[in-house]
Amino acid sequence: MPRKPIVGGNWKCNPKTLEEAQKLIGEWKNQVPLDKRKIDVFACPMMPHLLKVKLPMEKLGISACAQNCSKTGEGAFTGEVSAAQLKDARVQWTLLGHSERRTKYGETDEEVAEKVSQALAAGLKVVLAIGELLDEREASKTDEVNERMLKPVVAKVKEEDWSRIVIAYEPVWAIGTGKVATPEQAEETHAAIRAYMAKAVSEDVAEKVRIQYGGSVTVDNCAELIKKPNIDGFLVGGASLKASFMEIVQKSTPPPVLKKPKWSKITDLNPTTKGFNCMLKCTKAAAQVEGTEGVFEAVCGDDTGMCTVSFRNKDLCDICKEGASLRMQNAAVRMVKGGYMRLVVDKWSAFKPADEPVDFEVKTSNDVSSVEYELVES
Ligand SMILES: O=C(CO)COP(=O)(O)O
Repeated sequence: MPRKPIVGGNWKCNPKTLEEAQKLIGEWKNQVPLDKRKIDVFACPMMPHLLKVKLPMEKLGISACAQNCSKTGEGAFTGEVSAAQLKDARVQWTLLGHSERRTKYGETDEEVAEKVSQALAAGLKVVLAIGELLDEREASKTDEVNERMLKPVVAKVKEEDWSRIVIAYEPVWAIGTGKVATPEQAEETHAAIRAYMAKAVSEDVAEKVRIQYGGSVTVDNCAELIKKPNIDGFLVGGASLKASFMEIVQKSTPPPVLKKPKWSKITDLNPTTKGFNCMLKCTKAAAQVEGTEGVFEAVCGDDTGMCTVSFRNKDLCDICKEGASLRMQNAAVRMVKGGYMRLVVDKWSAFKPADEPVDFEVKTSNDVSSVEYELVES
């Protein structure tokens, strides 16, 4: 099973006003809607904004994510927000272990692991950020640092709870610097993280855990990065404060899988046929049905039989001329008065000239539209 991509926007301590935060969500709303079946998206506004923009964000299919939570529960802990309080505020996700928390506020690997444990116990989902400093990369210690950060988390988390954790690999030298890791550098490190997870937890968790890349991700570099097999999405900082964040989401969404149409024959038609695809030749040109306001009918067939085709789109009369080769997709049978079949072309169907003339003679002796169907109680 391929992993579902996940893209998050970490707004950090931005923007300055609630109005700006709301405006940004409004700008996202004007972009192409995201397809929740194919991609998970979250955003992390700072706490007072989070609770205000949560609902408008959720309406767009974007989950609310906190930027941090406490390693302790409720009580005399001034300045802290507990995991259970986040959950109670209907926040589903929290980011933990961001490098700015580790380097600027002195969070240790063990404290981050304790926070992960608290968050999971409260029923939250976690984005766990890890990543090396520039001098650690230069000393070839990238994998060692990532393992060091993961180890205390692995020790605290039950195997089944890894389904609620996303790992965000964010090399510190790439954060806010405009110096993005190359797709090869990121892929190599993601693969190493996965290999460590296989060894330290299980093959199954390693295969399923999603690993985001973060650090100077933009609209321009995300498409190349997402092509790599071990990169499952992004944690975006600066570029998530722009309307174009939604373009990053779009570019990270898997393209639609185009199914080959199944081609059928006129003899396959029955009163319940839907999604009918067929190559046809027109034997009687389209004309308006007398007594109707804009219903047109033509007769078309193949080498197995013919059927009356019905549509409301007048433009189709131009292609539906006697002898024309036609390609019909996603048509459906509708029964008309008296129990006769019509092949209906509507807004969900395609009815176009065939790329090449069809090479059959229409079997005019089998007019399936002249067969009377009776409603039989079963
Ligand atoms: O820290 C980051 C996301 O958590 C990355 O920030 P930038 O995308 O601004 O480099």
